[in-house]
Amino acid sequence: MKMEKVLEIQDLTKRYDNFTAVDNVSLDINEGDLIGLLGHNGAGKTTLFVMLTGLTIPTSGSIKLLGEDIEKNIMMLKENISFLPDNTLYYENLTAKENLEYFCDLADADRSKVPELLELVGMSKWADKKVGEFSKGMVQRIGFAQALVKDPKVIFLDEPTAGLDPEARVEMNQLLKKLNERGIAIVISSHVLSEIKDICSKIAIMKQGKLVAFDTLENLCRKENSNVFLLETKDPETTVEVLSSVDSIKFVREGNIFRITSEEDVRERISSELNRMGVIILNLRYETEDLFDIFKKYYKVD
Ligand SMILES: Nc1ncnc2c1ncn2[C@@H]1O[C@H](COP(=O)(O)OP(=O)(O)OP(=O)(O)O)[C@@H](O)[C@H]1O
Repeated sequence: MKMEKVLEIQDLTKRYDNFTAVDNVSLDINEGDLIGLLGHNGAGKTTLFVMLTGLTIPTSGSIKLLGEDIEKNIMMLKENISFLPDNTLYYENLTAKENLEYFCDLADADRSKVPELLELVGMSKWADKKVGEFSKGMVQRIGFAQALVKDPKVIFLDEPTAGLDPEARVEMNQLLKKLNERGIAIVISSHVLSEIKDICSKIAIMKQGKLVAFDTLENLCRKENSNVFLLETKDPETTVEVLSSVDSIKFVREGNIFRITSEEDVRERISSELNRMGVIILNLRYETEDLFDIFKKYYKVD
């Protein structure tokens, strides 16, 4: 399925006096993307988010939303993109429902969508409870509902799981996936690499304002110059037969895992051969390195 480009960001720069917080960043965000944005403190992640949500004007560069240059129409960003900062405050004396109704009014959205939003984030039961009584995880769910008030095309989330207990983190990540499955592009900044690895399909790394890496998790973590594929199937015996019949590959069996070496990407060929023989594939991917090691590579002392 072809994914539509939602945001096209070209050479985006933000300077504060002589300091460059975001330095010539270019990237595309497509419908359905779930992107993890990594970078040390001060790398420029939040500054990038606030530019892309129309909260601050870039010093230079361009942003296109759904193919349209937003330079003369910053409102278009505000209407279509949501930003959930890491410290959103709500009216503690108002209920969950009342807070969301207030945000609907601010966004000029219909209040009648509030019950559906509360349902979506699993907060219907607490609709009439005051936000001041909520745990951090519950407040974060309200944050999600708030981000959805205006039917956004993209949601930027600044460290959405910071300060949450492990259970609330898991729930939050499930919620992120659920929203993403509806086609909403999501970009999350986080310092928790294991979480990013579990939920994101693309990874962006920022360092000193620059975007130093942006790729799919698989490509980014693919071992440099590696042409090794790892295959696991439900029927290793038939797999040996199938692999022996495919030319231009070498393989070794290590228990139930096959390490296949080939000059080309042979995944499609191998999977169609295995399918033909009725062998169920459990996993077939490039041999990869850990995201933590990749991150360390970009952040090595220069
Ligand atoms: N309004 C501002 N005026 C001056 N400098 C700023 C301003 N906003 C951000 N900066 C600087 O820009 C740099 C990038 O900040 P930013 O908040 O974007 O980083 P970050 O990657 O989000 O960091 P963190 O992970 O700590 O949230 C920092 O050095 C920060 O001090």
